[in-house]
Amino acid sequence: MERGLVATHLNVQAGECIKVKGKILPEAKRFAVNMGKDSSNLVLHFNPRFDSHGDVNILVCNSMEDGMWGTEEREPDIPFQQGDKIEICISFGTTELSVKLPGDKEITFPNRLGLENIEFLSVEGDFAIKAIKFS
Ligand SMILES: C=CCO[C@@H]1O[C@H](CO)[C@@H](O[C@@H]2O[C@H](CO)[C@H](O)[C@H](OCc3cn(-c4n[nH]c(N)n4)nn3)[C@H]2O)[C@H](O)[C@H]1NC(C)=O
Repeated sequence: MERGLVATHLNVQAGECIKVKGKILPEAKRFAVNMGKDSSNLVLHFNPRFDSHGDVNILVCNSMEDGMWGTEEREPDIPFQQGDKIEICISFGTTELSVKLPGDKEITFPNRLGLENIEFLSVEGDFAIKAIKFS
């Protein structure tokens, strides 16, 4: 069963955060948190892969502009695993986004689209959402 959430008409401004809390399914292959202007213009595609697209335990981040993927940034050390309950906190900025991960790990990703705010959020794949908080 496809799981997920889509939120539109948001207005997340620079300096504000999006917290995503939930459980990674025990047999998870992948999940993704996407945010941006709409589903074709993503300032961040945050995509942990446990066994997907030939990747094992790799975090893939990317952007999408007018439906075209950008250049992936890959992080080998995912600080969580299948079956974990996690919370990630994405801080939005006009030049970059920072993602606080479990274990005090943090990654950053450039705001390649130059967006001034976030209107769109989606969470999809092998992840059971518990809560979404905007602060
Ligand atoms: C080596 C030559 C080809 O490169 C590969 O090209 C693939 C296609 O673009 C890359 O996979 C895409 O990577 C994107 C980020 O750069 C996205 O993760 C894209 O998946 C989008 C997606 C998947 N799903 C989804 N799958 N399953 C479910 N439930 N939902 N929903 N949206 C993936 O299909 C894949 O990451 C990329 N691999 C490398 C090593 O670069």
